[in-house]
Amino acid sequence: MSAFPLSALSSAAARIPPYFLNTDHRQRVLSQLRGKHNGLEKYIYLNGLKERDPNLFYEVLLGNMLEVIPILYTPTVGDACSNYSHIWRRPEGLYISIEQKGNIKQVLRSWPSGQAARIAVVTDGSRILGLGDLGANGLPIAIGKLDLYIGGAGIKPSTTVPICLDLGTNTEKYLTDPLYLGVRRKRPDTEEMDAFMNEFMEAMQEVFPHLVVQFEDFSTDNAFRYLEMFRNKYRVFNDDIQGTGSVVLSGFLNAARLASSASGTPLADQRILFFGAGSAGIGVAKQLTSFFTLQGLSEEEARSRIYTVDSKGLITADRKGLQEHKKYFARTDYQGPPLTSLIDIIEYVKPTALLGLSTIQNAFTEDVVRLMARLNTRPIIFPLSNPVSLCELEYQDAIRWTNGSVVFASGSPYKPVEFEGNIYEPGQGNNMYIFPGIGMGAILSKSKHITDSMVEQAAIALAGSLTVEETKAELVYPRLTRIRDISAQIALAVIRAAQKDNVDENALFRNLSDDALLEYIKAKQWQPTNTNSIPRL
Ligand SMILES: NC(=O)C1=CN([C@@H]2O[C@H](COP(=O)(O)OP(=O)(O)OC[C@H]3O[C@@H](n4cnc5c(N)ncnc54)[C@H](O)[C@@H]3O)[C@@H](O)[C@H]2O)C=CC1
Ligand SMILES: CC(=O)C(=O)O
Ligand SMILES: [Mg+2]
Repeated sequence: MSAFPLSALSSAAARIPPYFLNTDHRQRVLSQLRGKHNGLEKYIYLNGLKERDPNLFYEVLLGNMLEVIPILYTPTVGDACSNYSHIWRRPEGLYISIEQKGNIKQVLRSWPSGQAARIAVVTDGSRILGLGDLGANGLPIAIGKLDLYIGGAGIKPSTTVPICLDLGTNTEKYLTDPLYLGVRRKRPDTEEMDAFMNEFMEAMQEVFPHLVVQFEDFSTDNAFRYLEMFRNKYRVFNDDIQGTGSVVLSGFLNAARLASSASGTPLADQRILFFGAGSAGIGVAKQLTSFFTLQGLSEEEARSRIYTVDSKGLITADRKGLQEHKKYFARTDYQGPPLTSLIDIIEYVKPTALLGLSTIQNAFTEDVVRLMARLNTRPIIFPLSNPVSLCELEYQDAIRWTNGSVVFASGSPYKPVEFEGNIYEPGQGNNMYIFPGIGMGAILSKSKHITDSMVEQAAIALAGSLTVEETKAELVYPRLTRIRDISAQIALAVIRAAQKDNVDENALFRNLSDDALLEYIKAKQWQPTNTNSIPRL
């Protein structure tokens, strides 16, 4: 190998070591990344790389998804958010503060992409993963989700808009932290927040007319509230309610198929116990119910398959002061004293599936897991809370306590586990499999809204995307390395659903066959191209 001809470079390049440009820069990035032994340090390094050399950053992301996604996204993004005020280096997203009310349009206009913007992830930082109210520290979750749009669906980076609404925080330690980045005030009441959100959404529509808006990590009541307020007015969806509903329906369909081939229990006879009844738990329960009705069950029959549990135990209709979003699934058929222990609830419900969206680490104890295994030949257990430090059950415990019979998916990633000579591979039931495809389908079809059927078809497409090898390996989700291909398949299903619902505004696609449309979608996927003559690591 000869040295790179220096004559081809600018004079500044003379300071570049002679063989540097002949070496593999992606390998160098990985080596520097692996040299850091702390997740947050890795995050800071990658974040800096994105600023210095975005193409190299995305090349590394695309070529090393299994290693890089857990740093940019859950679990490490949780640490990045918690510490954001202290690790902040440079502007990398749009902040809109409650103090700017009345001038939101002007703030949005300061973002460079304007008419070219296609997808925004918007958080108000009030419920970041399971970590609670992080206020203005929530921006990295929007950035991480958008990196998955770019890496996972091939959305062009310059068309993405990460937004953190800085509405104050009720977390005292941030308000007294001198380095805290946000406004020093408590969160607004509903009236003040509604006025802010109405102005914000109207301004978004005007400044970014082609934008799909993804609401992310709003606290429970506001998550439901703003989805209902805006879903028929703008092109908006809530990732925690709808994206999670869709991804868990998908994994559940594959899990129920596996469980049913062992036990013979048909899909319609599944009993699903939700541990955690917030925006994600109820979002998933609604998605499953809606799917069951498509399978021929009446709404009442479908609803009867669902049991929900919150911090006070099994949710029953006779409980006083029940929050609005918990009422639909509250049981009317249980008359005894309140059931508060998970073991007692499982003994009563005899669930075929146990889903955790509670933020309670290790809530699925050995007793709970062994009981599920006693009740089911193949118990379906999905501990879905993020980040990994809040997960209800570790994968190796799940395998050990069920002698390998568990059908498992967690919200954050776990590594494969060896048990009694066999290797077991976990699923990752995370909305990251779904939102890139939903967003891409909505962008390309120019859909006016994001309908229930678009979300449901996304789930069915994901469930059907397993390869023969993945099915044989008993996976419930496809391998993450295939996410671009999978996102294209999901986008196709989303576009077709938009057409059926007559919300699409790209008439061109109606005349294309599925094969031709899939090819078009894939051709639209952005690829990093190296433009820097000297890589900047
Ligand atoms: N895997 C995925 O794709 C997703 C995972 N999540 C995760 O789900 C978790 C919950 O998110 P949200 O529903 O939005 O939060 P949330 O705050 O709306 O809901 C939490 C629920 O857990 C219940 N809970 C709290 N302590 C409990 C206890 N000791 N026993 C039983 N239930 C208890 C609460 O009553 C509430 O119903 C978070 O960790 C989040 O990261 C959320 C969205 C997507
Ligand atoms: C994955 C996700 O959206 C959450 O944990 O909130
Ligand atoms: Mg979320």
